[in-house]
Amino acid sequence: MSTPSNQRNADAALAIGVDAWSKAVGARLLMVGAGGIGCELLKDLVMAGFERITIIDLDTIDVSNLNRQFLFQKQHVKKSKAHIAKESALRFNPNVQIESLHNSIFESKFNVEWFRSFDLVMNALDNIPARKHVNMMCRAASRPLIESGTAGYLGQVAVHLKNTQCFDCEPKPTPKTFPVCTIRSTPSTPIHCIVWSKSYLFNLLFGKDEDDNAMAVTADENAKEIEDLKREANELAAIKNNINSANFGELVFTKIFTRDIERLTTMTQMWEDRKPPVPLQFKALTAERKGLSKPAAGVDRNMKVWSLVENFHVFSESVSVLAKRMVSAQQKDAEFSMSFDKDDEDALDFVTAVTNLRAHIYGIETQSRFKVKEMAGNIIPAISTTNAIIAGLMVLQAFKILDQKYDECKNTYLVHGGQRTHLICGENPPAPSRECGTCQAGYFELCVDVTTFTLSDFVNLVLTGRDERGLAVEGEITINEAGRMIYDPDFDDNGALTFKELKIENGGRILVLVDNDDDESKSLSINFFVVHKDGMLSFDMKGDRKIPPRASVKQAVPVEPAAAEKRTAEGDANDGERKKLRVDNEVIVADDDVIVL
Ligand SMILES: Nc1ncnc2c1ncn2[C@@H]1O[C@H](COP(=O)(O)OP(=O)(O)OP(=O)(O)O)[C@@H](O)[C@H]1O
Ligand SMILES: [Zn+2]
Repeated sequence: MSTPSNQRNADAALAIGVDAWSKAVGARLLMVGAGGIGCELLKDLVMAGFERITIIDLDTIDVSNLNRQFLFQKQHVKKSKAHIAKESALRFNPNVQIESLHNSIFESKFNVEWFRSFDLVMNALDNIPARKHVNMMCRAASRPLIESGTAGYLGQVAVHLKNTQCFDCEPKPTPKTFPVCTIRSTPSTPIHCIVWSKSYLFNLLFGKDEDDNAMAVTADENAKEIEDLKREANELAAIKNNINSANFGELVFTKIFTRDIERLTTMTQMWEDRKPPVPLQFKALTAERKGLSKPAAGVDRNMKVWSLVENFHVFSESVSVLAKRMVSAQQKDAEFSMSFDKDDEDALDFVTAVTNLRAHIYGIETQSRFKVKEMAGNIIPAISTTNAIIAGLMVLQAFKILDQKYDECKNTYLVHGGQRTHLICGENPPAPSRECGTCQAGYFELCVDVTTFTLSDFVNLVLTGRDERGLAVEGEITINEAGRMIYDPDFDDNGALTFKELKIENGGRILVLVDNDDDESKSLSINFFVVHKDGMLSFDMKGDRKIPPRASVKQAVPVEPAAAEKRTAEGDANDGERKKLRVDNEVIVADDDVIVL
């Protein structure tokens, strides 16, 4: 039994209830991400008296983090977030054992066994792939997860328990895309010009060759438009061959801002109801540019909306800097390519200038570099108060989970705006989706000697259940590992290869999809986490997520109806609001244009 070590812990114990508090604080916690929410969360955890915390973050501190990540200060810039967060949090409460890991949570050493060494996992992440990964590992290790996200004034905390929805149960909003013809020929808002410069032009000039069309093509797109787009892309690819030459910028400019626009204006029917674009002239702008210096660095350079000639100037400079960077990097690595990064100053200069030159051509309002960064980076201003509230709500849920008061756990939403009935509303976590490929799947550990165990051995194990507990699935199986398909009924070329030869190592995850046309209930997905045990060939089922022989996973993971059906009056009342509010912390809002790229 823990006892409060200082007044703050004692206050927390009183607020939570001394019994519940002392049961919870000795638990081993894993906190993933030490950014905006993570810093608040760690501070709250140590102040509440939690004694054993592991934090992991792959990043270093950036000056832009300092306005809201209060565990970090100026002197910490460029240092590890995880290590500094630990150092700062220990000053609040030196009695806590904090382990800090400067790593990505994707690393294979953070395997199922490692996840299982924690009692509770708390996500404070900013991207969906990492959230999905932690969710899956928590399912495999049978550990509860508290998920969080904020976007401006909105925020949410979700509790993912054994019998409640997991992160993957609810489909995520699909990114909004724009029709190709709007982006390519008839932009009408600044965001159309930004998408064109960052997702199309930047990729074509500096990205990977196969990335040449990052814009989604919708089914109703006119085939001729697509043909034209391809032709124009090929012409740009040819210009790219001149990346080494002094007039590279001029070649690009003349093609995209003069010739292509001139060609477009000849399509008269396109401009019957719209103002036609007006091409720009390289020579005229070059003459005007003489004697002009680059817009001064600092706030003004970011906030000021540049004139046409200033945009031309920044375009010319940034295109030549990016071209030089490409050429020198490709001398070392022929495959080198860039992708747009809002924090790359040259890339942002380029995208701002191209956006504005294009906007000018189409009579669209031009934007400051700051605004372009916000829109191109899908940035929603982060609000420290929102992060603080969400972190606090996470800690309250942590106490309930660790006190095993599962029925009292709530998914909580921070609501904003005039129509809200409450600032915070909660609901019981919904039941899992029966269709979910993550929580409805089976999870096994496969202890093998990867140097001798072959893919055929594995197929036999899955199909015939060599172990007495037997797996013996019925149906056709497809085997995937790390995004590649390594076996299906028509492809067994890898059969004789050992796991090592297939580069499947300790911590690797193999996904087996069983397809049974005759009996849908026998179609299932099973995850195998490889645990290398020298000289050992055994098949080990761990955790409580077992698939009984010849049964489907759905039967094996019964859902407690109580969790699904119970709703508080408050939860019901706010259900509509909840759906609108689901945020994933990497989506965006920019004026009227809601964009997710
Ligand atoms: N795979 C991962 N493994 C470990 N930490 C991760 C991983 N992916 C993201 N993170 C961390 O999650 C944290 C999320 O914090 P936050 O949303 O405040 O983002 P940020 O990068 O600090 O700020 P911003 O994106 O606004 O500049 C970041 O510190 C980030 O490094
Ligand atoms: Zn699920």
